[in-house]
Amino acid sequence: MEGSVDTEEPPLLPLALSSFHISEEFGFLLPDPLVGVFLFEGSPQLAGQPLHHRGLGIAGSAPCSQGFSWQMPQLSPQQLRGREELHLAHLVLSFITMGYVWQEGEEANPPFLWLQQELLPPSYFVLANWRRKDPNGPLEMENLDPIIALPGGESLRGFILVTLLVEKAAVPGIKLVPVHAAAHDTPCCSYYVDPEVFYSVIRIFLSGWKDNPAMAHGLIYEGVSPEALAFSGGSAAQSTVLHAFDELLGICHRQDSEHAAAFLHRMREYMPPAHRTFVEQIRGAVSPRHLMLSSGNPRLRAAFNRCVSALAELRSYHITIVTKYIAVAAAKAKARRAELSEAGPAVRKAPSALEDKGTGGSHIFSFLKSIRDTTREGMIRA
Ligand code: HEM
Repeated sequence: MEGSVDTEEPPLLPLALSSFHISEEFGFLLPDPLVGVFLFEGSPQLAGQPLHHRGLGIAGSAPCSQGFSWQMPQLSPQQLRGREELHLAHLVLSFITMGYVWQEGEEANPPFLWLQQELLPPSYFVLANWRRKDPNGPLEMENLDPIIALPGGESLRGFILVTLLVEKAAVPGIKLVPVHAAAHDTPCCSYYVDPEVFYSVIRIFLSGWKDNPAMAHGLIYEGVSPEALAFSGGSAAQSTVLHAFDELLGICHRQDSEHAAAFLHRMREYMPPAHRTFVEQIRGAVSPRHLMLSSGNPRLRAAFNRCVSALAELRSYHITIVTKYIAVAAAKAKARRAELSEAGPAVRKAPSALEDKGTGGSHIFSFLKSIRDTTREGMIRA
């Protein structure tokens, strides 16, 4: 894909992956993310300690408000060298922010946060949050760990790593090589993520402060803006992979009552900028759909339709996962709440503001079904 194509026709997507910070081997994942760096040299309390002692476990153990984040200095990206350090800094600050905001559950509403003066690049929750236990071992579940975690224990680990392995499995697709063999080996959330832990813990920490009734006014970032800012939470809708596949296959999502197309488009703002540019360039390139339509070749059409159908199936499968992890889990949580409230008012209220919404803030099922259906409509009839 990276080499030039010797032909009279305009080449199909002559995009050099490396110029979009995409790896031939790891796709959109950051190959070999940094695990530790002295980000906090300006702070006597934090400097000189391994990174994970400087706040990375904050939300898992003691509330941030009793420790680390109150001592946070203003950090400057000028101290950082290169993309890897910037990604790691962003990862650490994002986790600190999420931990700090949601540590008391969705009823917490902190008035302010200390953050660096500039807004940092988009979330690397998965892309830059992995390391091999054995540096020479394979990129497999057993040999991987997230660099940073929030509450959720093994389920959070499973959620991050399954998403990571899906990203990795999609690499042949980005290079326009058949993707099936890899996809079959990809682990599934059901084995690694407990629905109750996902629903009542992980989901809350991944939530943002846009379209979230628990923080309807957003968050004031001191030193950045006097106005409250609203950002969506972490969602795989921000993963570049499916956006790239949609553009490759010429799938146009509808601007329906759920504003599905607009929501997905907005999620692109949270991609690393080079990856977002990649998706935009695919859109502007000669698409396989266009080539297929102009060729009129039935075998090409069948191959194209198999790709579209596989993408629609993947989206249907994802809906069944979301049903299990949100709809069914929500019903169970509601029943439990009813039982507990009979036990008395002292019982802590389980999180409920995002019951029918995803962490990205979408109205889940109508949104997911809309994009699954438009994907199906992308099939080309004879
Ligand atoms: C416990 C497992 C999961 C749950 C509960 C879940 C939930 C959701 C929800 C609620 C949305 C709607 C957008 C939002 O508001 O956030 C969404 C979108 C999305 N999710 Fe997941 N998800 C899970 C796992 C995954 C995994 C492993 C992937 C693979 C990388 C993935 C890929 C996507 C994509 C690409 C979208 C955007 C919609 C699309 O293009 O089809 N999800 N997910």
